[in-house]
Amino acid sequence: MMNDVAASGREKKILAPMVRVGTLPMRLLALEYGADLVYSEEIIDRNFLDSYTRDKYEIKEWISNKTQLSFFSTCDKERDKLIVQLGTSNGNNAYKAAEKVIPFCRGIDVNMGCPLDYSTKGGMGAALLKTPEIASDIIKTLRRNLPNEYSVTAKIRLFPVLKDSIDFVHLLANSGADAVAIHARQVHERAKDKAHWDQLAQIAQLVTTNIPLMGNGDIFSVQDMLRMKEETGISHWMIARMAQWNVSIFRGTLDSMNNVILRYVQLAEETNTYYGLAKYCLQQMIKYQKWTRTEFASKINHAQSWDDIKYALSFLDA
Ligand SMILES: Cc1cc2nc3c(=O)[nH]c(=O)nc-3n(C[C@H](O)[C@H](O)[C@H](O)COP(=O)(O)O)c2cc1C
Repeated sequence: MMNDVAASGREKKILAPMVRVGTLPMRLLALEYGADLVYSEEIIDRNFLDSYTRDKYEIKEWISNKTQLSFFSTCDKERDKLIVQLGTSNGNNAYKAAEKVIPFCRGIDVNMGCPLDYSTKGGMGAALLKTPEIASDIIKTLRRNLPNEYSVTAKIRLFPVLKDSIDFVHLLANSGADAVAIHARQVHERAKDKAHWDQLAQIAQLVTTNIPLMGNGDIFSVQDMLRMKEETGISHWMIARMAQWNVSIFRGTLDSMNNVILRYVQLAEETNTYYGLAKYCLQQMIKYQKWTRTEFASKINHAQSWDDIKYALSFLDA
């Protein structure tokens, strides 16, 4: 069966994986604003391996045996649109982790682009770009063992040499990946460095596989999505920072920040989200709006509980 991610015909707006940001309330809000797919933040495979699940009203939570804290949660509303991103360096562990979550999502993605030490030191994230045989084995193991209707994808970064990026996409496709997301930066590049859409265009033109490519990096508006399509031919748009700042980007015209914030807080509370995570996301929105000197910002910065966050909302218009 052709799965969601692999259905290449239509344009797709996709919430990128984002640690601390891409948790359940943000994913639900992205879907409300029109996202076609939502990625979870990266979850390290061993977290799933050493966990149990707990149902709380409509929410299913994965709890760490070690800390007794919830590290991932989901609900029925997003089941058909949710891609769970794994941090992994081993096919068997990736599969065992995937097995724990697969009935509750649409597919599994493997993070092959995270440049941070904690990821690469364990052979995960961007380290996989340097160990193609392991990257290939992870995708093959997942594809071989997961039912066909679940997608298996990977998110990569650019190699310094174009041909290496193309070879890596071919490797992933030949290993069974249903789609590949390309963050159009090299491993050493940071958000302030411009994304290389010219490389995306060349990859899209030169790959001989017909799996869909998702373009990621520097999409901040609908105009950017259209421009990416025009310049690269890619019409599966994966959006990170702009969604973090104002998730109504998925609607096209931006909604007012007040509406976004009020609905985000409502969803975060309804989904038993830890107040500290909601506070972090609200702080990102505040910074983007340049509201750092407002009473609302001050109340959010000092919030120590859900009650404090809700009290802060009364200062939103101030
Ligand atoms: C707060 C934050 C957390 C991120 N966490 C992840 C992650 O868990 N997994 C991943 O593959 N990329 C992660 N990224 C990278 C983004 O998915 C994306 O590749 C990058 O931000 C470029 O897209 P943008 O220009 O739309 O921001 C993160 C980015 C941000 C801003």
